Amino acid sequence: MMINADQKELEKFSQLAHRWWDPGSDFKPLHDINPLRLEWIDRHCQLAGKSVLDVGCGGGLLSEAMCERGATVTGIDLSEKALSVARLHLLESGRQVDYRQVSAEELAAEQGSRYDVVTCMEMLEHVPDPASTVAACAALAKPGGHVFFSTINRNPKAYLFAVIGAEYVLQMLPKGTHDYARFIKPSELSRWLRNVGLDPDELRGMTYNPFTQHYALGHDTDVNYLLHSIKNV
Ligand SMILES: C[S@@+](CC[C@H](N)C(=O)[O-])C[C@H]1O[C@@H](n2cnc3c(N)ncnc32)[C@H](O)[C@@H]1O
Repeated sequence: MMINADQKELEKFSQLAHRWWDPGSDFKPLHDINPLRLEWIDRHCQLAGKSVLDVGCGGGLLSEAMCERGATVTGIDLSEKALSVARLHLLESGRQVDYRQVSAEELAAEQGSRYDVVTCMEMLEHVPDPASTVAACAALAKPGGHVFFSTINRNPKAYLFAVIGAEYVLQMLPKGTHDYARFIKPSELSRWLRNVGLDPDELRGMTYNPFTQHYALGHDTDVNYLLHSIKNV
């Protein structure tokens, strides 16, 4: 199977991985949004007791938070370094997450539909064929299961905020973190979802206020957004 991954993207994350759990590092935005997205996910699917797959889990910020809510979590990523950091952090936190280095497509071929919940956050904008990742996430969810995505919209405002603002002006992210051509419109993502039997349910925007340095969920989906969907029965 051809692996749907961009080695340069994986290398970028591997080089930074040792600082994944440092809230003052390049991963600060992920630390800051973690409580917001966790609440939103939990509200939709009640994590306690659920089997969850976290696709593109990185160092495990969301995987561990979902475990803390009582879910049985498997985290997958293709960055060996990110997974090593994720595994090491379990020693510190005492939580349990099963981390594996495998692509969503390979896991779907191996396991089929066995998860109550699949999360794929801030990952689609880093892969060459995001529709293929979406299809694999759909295949991995049980019928009636919940599938969550978050990514970045594609329009001039998103370019201004997510690339120029975050990488160059505020320097919240290293330059080159995001490639505008890989940003995804909510309409495109919704179409990919429907094509593989996922029903888009709730679309939420995530905004950052540089003055208060706070993130919030709301109606403005122009830059960052999250999409909840349910797999057809
Ligand atoms: C911005 S990080 C997001 C991490 C995590 N999902 C979160 O939101 O906290 C993107 C992650 O996607 C991973 N990634 C990129 N391409 C991938 C692929 N083809 N398969 C699996 N993971 C991938 C990277 O290694 C990195 O850990």
